[in-house]
Amino acid sequence: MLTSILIAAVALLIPYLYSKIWYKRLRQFARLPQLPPSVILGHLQALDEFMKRAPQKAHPDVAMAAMHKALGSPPVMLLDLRPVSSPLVVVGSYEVAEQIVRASSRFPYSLPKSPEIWKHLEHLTGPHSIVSSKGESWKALRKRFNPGFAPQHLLTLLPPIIDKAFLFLDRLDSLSRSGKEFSLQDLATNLTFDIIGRVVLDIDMGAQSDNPTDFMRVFHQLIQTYADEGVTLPWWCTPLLEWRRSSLAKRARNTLKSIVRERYGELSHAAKSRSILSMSLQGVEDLNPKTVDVTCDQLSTFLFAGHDTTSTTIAWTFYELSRTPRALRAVCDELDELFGPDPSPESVRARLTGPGGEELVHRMNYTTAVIREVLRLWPPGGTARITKPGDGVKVTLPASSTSPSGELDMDGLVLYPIHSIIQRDPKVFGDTADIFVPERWLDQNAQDKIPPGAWRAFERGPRGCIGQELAMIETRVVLALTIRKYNFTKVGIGAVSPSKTSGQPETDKYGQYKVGEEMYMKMQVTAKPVDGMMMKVKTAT
Ligand code: HEM
Repeated sequence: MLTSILIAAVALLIPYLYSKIWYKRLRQFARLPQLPPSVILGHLQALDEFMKRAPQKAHPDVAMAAMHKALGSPPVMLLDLRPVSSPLVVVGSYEVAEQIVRASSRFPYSLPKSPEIWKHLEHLTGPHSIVSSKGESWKALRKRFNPGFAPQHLLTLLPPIIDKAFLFLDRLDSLSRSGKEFSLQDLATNLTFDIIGRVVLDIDMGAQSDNPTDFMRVFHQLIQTYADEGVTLPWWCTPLLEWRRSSLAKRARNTLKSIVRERYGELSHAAKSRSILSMSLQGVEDLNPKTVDVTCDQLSTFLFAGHDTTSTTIAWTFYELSRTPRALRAVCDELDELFGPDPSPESVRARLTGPGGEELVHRMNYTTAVIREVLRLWPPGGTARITKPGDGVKVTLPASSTSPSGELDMDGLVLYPIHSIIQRDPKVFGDTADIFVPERWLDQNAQDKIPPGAWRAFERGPRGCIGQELAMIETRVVLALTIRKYNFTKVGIGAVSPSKTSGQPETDKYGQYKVGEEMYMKMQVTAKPVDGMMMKVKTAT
């Protein structure tokens, strides 16, 4: 009897479940452009196939960009990756991205961030971090930290930035003497870590020395646990990794807590300091465990966000300049004009820290165009926003060849603008959308044709990057001190491939050296050069 009931129940349950899954896969978001989904796997299998076709270890954005292209590059594309992650909308149009991140009456600080990404990074940033917080708590944090990023204050950071860059130069000198191959990404990471340690905690991290601080060592190990992740999997798929992360995070947190407690007394007297630590503790009467925790969340967030993407930008900038002789010459000419013909770092330091030095940082127009172009082609970060069923969020689609214009309901979805699609859109950037052309940011006519929202490396709207100007200053200063003194040569992937007849590098029609295999990005928390940007360096003669 019981067996018959069970059989009947299963017989009823199977079609019921199938009809549920069928609805979710094929009907629920049928309004959104998408590749044909499978009833059982949604787009998981298709994503897997595109990832297999992408170069080894490529960032998932590379596969998603290929899927988006295969669908005819619509403004939005659904990826149903349930149960691995929430249904995701890839946003490939700057017009739609702008609607997602702007303030509205319903969402005065723009749509909330998707918790999936930040939950995954919670060991690094903590649960109350400025990057993941919402509403009024976010507003209060942003207001607290804004003064630390005011343009005048940032310029007072020039001397410590230069000091740390000199340690970077020491490393380059020794690598130039040895002729060894090295990871420029690693070198730049240590440099930007040293700088951010000064900005956040007002301490020397020793990241570029042979004897880094304990905190630096542990935090570095923690970041490394995200190193070769490829795709973001839920914690229950990788329990051992999760355990290692949580024990490293605890160790890093304990060191940070003791720094906070140690410095609390001193900082209450040093009211003028604008380090992130000092600003976090301003007005704090009672340093209770909750305040310490929230403070540590901000410190680790700034330590992470403040070094990671800037180091990537520095690495790609040296790479693009090493293969674009025209742009390298133009940067050097600009530096000669602004800093004088003596390319030695000591001379550049004297100019930067002398009268009018701060102003020079803002006159590096070509160099700034180079960095903007690097961030266009190789955006290291992005955003993902979430909507709940019933939020009533709609976006207006621009007309496109593959989908009609008009309003689309976006409720119950994660919205993910992919910068490497938007910023390489041929409709905006023309035939050279995939090519490094810094001049596009200098020619007023060309610039007038680029809508502001089509370049969004720091994201836009109220939740745009608080550290963008600091990142630009750091990269400009590092370039001013180094680029005339050294010649960088890429090795391995992305290396210049010399002509078979002359043995010399050959330039293509865009003035770039031809390379054997094009570089690409991998995922290592953010998007990084796939091979750590392996280089050789020689002191320029
Ligand atoms: C080239 C370097 C950088 C790039 C490309 C970059 C990019 C971004 C992007 C795309 C966001 C939005 C993230 C999201 O919506 O989830 C963001 C937010 C943020 N960035 Fe940056 N960033 C850079 C450098 C920095 C630096 C130097 C700092 C700190 C010193 C910093 C601190 C932050 C913080 C705290 C947020 C969260 C802002 C908020 O939600 O109010 N970033 N960044």
